[in-house]
Amino acid sequence: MCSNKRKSYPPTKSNLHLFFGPSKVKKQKQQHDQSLFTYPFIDSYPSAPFILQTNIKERRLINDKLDLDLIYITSFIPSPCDMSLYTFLLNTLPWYRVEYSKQTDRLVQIITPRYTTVFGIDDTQQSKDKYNRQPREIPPILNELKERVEQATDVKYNFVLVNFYANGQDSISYHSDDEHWLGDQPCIASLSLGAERDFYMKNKTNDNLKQNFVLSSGDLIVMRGKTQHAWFHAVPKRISQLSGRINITFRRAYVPEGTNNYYRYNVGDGPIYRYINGKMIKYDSD
Ligand SMILES: O=C(O)CCC(=O)C(=O)O
Ligand SMILES: [Fe+2]
Repeated sequence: MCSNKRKSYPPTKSNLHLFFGPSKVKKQKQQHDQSLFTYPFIDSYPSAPFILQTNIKERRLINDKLDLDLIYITSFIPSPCDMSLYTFLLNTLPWYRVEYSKQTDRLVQIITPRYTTVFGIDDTQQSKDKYNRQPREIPPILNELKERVEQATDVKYNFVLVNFYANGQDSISYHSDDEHWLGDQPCIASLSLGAERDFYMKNKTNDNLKQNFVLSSGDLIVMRGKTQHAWFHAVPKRISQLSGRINITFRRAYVPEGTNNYYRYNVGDGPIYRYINGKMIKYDSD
């Protein structure tokens, strides 16, 4: 069971100092230095007001299609712990809505259709000034979760990438996570919390080869082996879905380029958002 331990939760604008430390919040406001403001170094995360529960009773291997290699663990985070974790992460993490331009046959402006945030550092552990953007330590609850996922999957991770789909309008289009900094056969463990969403997979060379899931809160899906090289995955828009969903992927990056890329596309250089009193607000907007 998840037991409540703290009273000062969730954070409101007036109690944010309890979560991020008085000096940090004040410093950001006083300095108004844009780079610090949009990219705060939060070094005091609150402790979670519940005990993290995990279970691997329902573990299914899915490897009956060409180059597909999945582990599907339903209710890895059992109820009601799944929703305690969802609420805690939503209320305490810094979020971003990253914009960037992409050169195809013309320059296209992309607004990422979901909120994102990322923690972790590649194996090379360079000094922080060697990175384009300084990597951030994994918050304690995500670190605890990472350790549980490592035990369940027998793989070590060093990045925790978090997506927040505010409702069914938010999405991620077909892609594969097969960048070279993830190694030859990346193992990516992906945890769902909150609203149910479709998770579509299709083979890269044969569009008719598909594997679709409806991911529920607490489910863990692990993509490994040749999956990233041979398959795309997506969470399509579902306009009828009005509630939010958090997805957490655990990955291992081997070179600094991974760190730079993750921070560029999941933190970016726009404003920070925080979820306060049930609303996502631009934290610099007052
Ligand atoms: O939200 C999900 O289930 C998938 C997220 C994903 O594919 C990614 O972040 O690369
Ligand atoms: Fe992905």
